[in-house]
Amino acid sequence: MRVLASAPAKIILFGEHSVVYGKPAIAAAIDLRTYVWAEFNDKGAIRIEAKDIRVPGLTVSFSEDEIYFESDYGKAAEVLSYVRQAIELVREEADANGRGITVSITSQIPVGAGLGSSAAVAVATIGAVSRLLGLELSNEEVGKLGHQVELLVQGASSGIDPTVSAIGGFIHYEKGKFERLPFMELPIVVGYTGSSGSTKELVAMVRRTYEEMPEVIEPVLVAMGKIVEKARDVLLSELDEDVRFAQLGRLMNINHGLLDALGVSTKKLSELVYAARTAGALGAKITGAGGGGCMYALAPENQSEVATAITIAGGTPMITRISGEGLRIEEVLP
Ligand SMILES: Nc1ncnc2c1ncn2[C@@H]1O[C@H](COP(=O)(O)OP(=O)(O)O)[C@@H](O)[C@H]1O
Ligand SMILES: C[C@@](O)(CCOP(=O)(O)O)CC(=O)O
Ligand SMILES: [Mg+2]
Repeated sequence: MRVLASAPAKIILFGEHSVVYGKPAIAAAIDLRTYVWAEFNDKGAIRIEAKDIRVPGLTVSFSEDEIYFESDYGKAAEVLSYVRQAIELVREEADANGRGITVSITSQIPVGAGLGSSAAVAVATIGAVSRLLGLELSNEEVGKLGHQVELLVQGASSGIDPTVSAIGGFIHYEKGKFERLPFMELPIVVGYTGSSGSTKELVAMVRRTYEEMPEVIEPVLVAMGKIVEKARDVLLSELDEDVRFAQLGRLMNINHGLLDALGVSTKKLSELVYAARTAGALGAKITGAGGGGCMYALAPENQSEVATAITIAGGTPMITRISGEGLRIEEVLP
């Protein structure tokens, strides 16, 4: 039997980092996906073929306490830790420890770019392997297991990324609970710096600053939470669209300033943010963990001018659409 599952990337519209401290955040799935094939093998090992992660041609097998690398890249085990944890967790759920499973991954999502590649690969792997092992999990349950994978690998995770990747659409998220917001097309442009940041490291860096000076950082996190609540009110309001977009844009700019204050922006990210604003975007901010990766801009009138400004500033614009669909089982072959 072979199973193919896929799961989407996301953008965090408001509230990254502060969401790790129990504040709310708003995120949406987007139309870039990770695809995972799962099948049994008779070696009793976990075998992972990561076809297009930027460690080329990497294949690694784990069996008991032995690891077989079929390429000699030292960071391989670390890079594949989300996939390995996802498979181990599902095997445990299904009481199938020791069962040999091979997964093969292809992905459209840039890695370490703030678009939730870690959550998408975890969710798609859990989806494919759980179906292979005959577990009946709802997408919401898959999202919860995806959260556990992120916790195990990163040490800290709010769970917003695996939740939105599993269930799709547009959500308000707080402390493990989500509320679906009405689906809406937002006129956004994503700008990719071309460099990456590790969520694990950035979350740990913010934690160190928080522990060093909680009296300074806590009010920043509280303000970020207020931005999210205000943004939710604006999104759900009956105000004219142009008024709503203008308010959302201002909130994005404030949120960006606070993320910069936490130290997760980079020169390049801020250059793309300012280039987009100068070209007429109503607002622009980092999306995801930062340290490289992506920003996004709200540009109802001038998406193409903003995309050009991002290119001139040295970034890569990506026109993406919000995706209603979360985890999908694409194919089940005998
Ligand atoms: N296609 C993939 N195959 C295997 N692992 C992947 C894949 N895409 C992402 N990952 C895992 O996710 C990690 C990046 O996650 P993270 O630092 O949270 O950034 P982001 O989620 O913003 O892309 C990678 O280092 C790797 O471990
Ligand atoms: C920084 C954070 O808020 C979002 C991280 O998203 P990403 O891995 O950069 O796509 C962490 C989390 O919510 O667990
Ligand atoms: Mg991630």
